[in-house]
Amino acid sequence: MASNGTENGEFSFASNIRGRNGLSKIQTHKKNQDEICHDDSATPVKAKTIDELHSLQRKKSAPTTPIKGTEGAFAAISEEERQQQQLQSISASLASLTRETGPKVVRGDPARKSETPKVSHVTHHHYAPTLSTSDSGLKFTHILYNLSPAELYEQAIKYEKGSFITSGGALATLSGAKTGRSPRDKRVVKDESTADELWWGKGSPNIEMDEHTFLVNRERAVDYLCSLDKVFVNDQFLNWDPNHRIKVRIVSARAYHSLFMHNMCIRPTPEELEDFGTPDFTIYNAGQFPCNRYTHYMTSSTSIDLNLARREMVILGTQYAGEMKKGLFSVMHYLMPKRQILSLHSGCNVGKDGDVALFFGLSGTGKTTLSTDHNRYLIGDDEHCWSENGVSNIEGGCYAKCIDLAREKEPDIWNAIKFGTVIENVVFDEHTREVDYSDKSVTENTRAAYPIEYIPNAKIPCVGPHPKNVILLACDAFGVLPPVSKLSLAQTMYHFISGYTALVAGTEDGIKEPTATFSACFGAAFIMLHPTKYAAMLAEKMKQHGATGWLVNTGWSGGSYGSGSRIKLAYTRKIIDAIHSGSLLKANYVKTDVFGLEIPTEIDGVPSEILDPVNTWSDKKAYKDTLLKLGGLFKKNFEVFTNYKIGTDNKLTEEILAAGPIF
Ligand SMILES: Nc1ncnc2c1ncn2[C@@H]1O[C@H](COP(=O)(O)OP(=O)(O)OP(=O)(O)O)[C@@H](O)[C@H]1O
Ligand SMILES: O=C([O-])CC(=O)C(=O)O
Ligand SMILES: [Ca+2]
Ligand SMILES: [Mn+2]
Repeated sequence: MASNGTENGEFSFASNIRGRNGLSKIQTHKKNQDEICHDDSATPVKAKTIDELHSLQRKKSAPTTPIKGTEGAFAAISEEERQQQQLQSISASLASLTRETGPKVVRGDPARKSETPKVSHVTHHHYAPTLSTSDSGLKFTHILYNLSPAELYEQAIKYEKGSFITSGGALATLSGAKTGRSPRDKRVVKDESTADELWWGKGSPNIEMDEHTFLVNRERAVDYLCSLDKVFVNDQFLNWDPNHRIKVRIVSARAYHSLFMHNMCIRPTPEELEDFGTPDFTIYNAGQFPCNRYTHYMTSSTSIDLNLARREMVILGTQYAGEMKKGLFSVMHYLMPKRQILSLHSGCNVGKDGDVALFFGLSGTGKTTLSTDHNRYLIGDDEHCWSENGVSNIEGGCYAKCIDLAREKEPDIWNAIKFGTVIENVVFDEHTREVDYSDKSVTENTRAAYPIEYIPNAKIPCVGPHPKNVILLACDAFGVLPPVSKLSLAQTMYHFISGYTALVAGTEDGIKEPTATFSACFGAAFIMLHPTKYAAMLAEKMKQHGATGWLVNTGWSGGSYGSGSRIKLAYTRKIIDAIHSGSLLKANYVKTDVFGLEIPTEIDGVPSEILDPVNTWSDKKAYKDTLLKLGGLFKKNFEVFTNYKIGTDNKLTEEILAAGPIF
């Protein structure tokens, strides 16, 4: 049966039989170029072993600054020296304050043994008295430094349960037991200077802790992180205004946290990273590890601790990534006003003619949805600064709510959910990995974090001129606020200080039903100074630059939550369009009862009958009762502010007090 080979001579059994079992030798060399099948065994592979082959696959990243010789006084340091300096800086960050030396850190993934270890640790002399050590002091902690999204994907998928690639290429992950922030577990160190500077007491988000307790928690976090085989370190920036940029370092245990911050903070260029040096602020995220409940000031196993003097934040007992984002935002709310810069919980975009709009609002009111506008350039969706030069985004990414996300309604956000994007707590099909955005099984607060350049019309660098319109968003679950009203400056201040919304379930832990909420400056959870400080700055800036204030209800119409329905996003977009274009400023207005709001009688593309909410309620008495009820809630909330002066102008204070509901 032995063949004599194929017709075209592809291979043939040679006549001289070799080998004891008598098998014919297969001839493998090519005879001529016209053969149909090509034998590839002769193609040279530049590797002698599988390991070598695999090592060929990965090309070493080229150093950004070419390593020059040693000529001249300013000769560049070698790549090796630079990496050594980075490691020393990281070891210093991770040093316990009670031990003599910082942890031994080494660059790279412990799973890749072949990498040459560059070891580093720091020695402390100032904290010398107690010489204690632990086993973690004897081992190496591997540092995964500013990994790329692709590398972080691999880390997440290999080592973090609940991490998956979705059909669109995003990294789906779980934030664990906490799927929203825990504002009641936030602590701020009260020392001599912060005691006077910060807002403390009723209504304030700043719950005090002392320096010692902070150090106990810091030690706990650092010990936890150093006990691990590896930690992630992100060195990044905040604030696109180059004069007020802050360097931040985030040390975390999860690839999820590292990728989240990679997306949310400003990503340094390789050159900027080379000169990074010492960070201005450091986060120790030991979120998988609880705080010690026997520690003073701890009321749960979660603690998010801010120490402004040490420029450090410690996270214990929550893996919700938003804590890092918003923790840093709090820091900016402290640092920026010190420099006469107003920090804002707002979205921001700019039109083709350079007209900037700010979108204030509490969580879920539409900052991200409405600032992401296909007809305008996105400056940012959540955190901004307003300085004498104009506006700048604090962040390098966006954090969109994904519940019920629909491609038709929010195409830019939909398309931004792709490779590199982190999506938290969503549910997807086990096989197709198709995400079901309507599924609330894990939480209502499902989220997507993506770099801002994933939005096609992002304005990079994320800065713009002074705002022309200041839009206050309220998601009114009572359904009595008009879809839009034009505000006087005093009214803008009144509503800014009130910070009303019906908090939509989810973002803050424990809130399941919409409830009327007042949160000063539309972000009381993040402000550090008294609200009147920010309000005075906003009034001053709006006056100086002639900005118009607007109140937009993105919530209910035709009845309260339960009987009415949420105002269609398409209508809200038309309203916002009319504000941007300037046409709404020229409309005819009528004044409402109780709140004294100016409402337009007509807007292009919006049914006129919805503009005055009374028209949408079938039960007029219920409408009036609800309106008065909400008015009462506003009045009651504002009582605490009646004793405060806003700015240097007493006249403004009086005007603001008079700008609330009257009945
Ligand atoms: N009329 C409307 N206007 C704006 N948003 C609406 C409207 N109707 C429904 N929505 C939905 O409300 C949500 C608004 O959430 P968005 O992400 O914009 O909140 P946010 O203000 O950015 O909050 P956070 O500060 O928590 O990020 C989106 O899910 C959006 O689809
Ligand atoms: O912090 C979060 O989880 C989301 C957010 O932007 C907010 O609540 O304002
Ligand atoms: Ca948002
Ligand atoms: Mn926000």
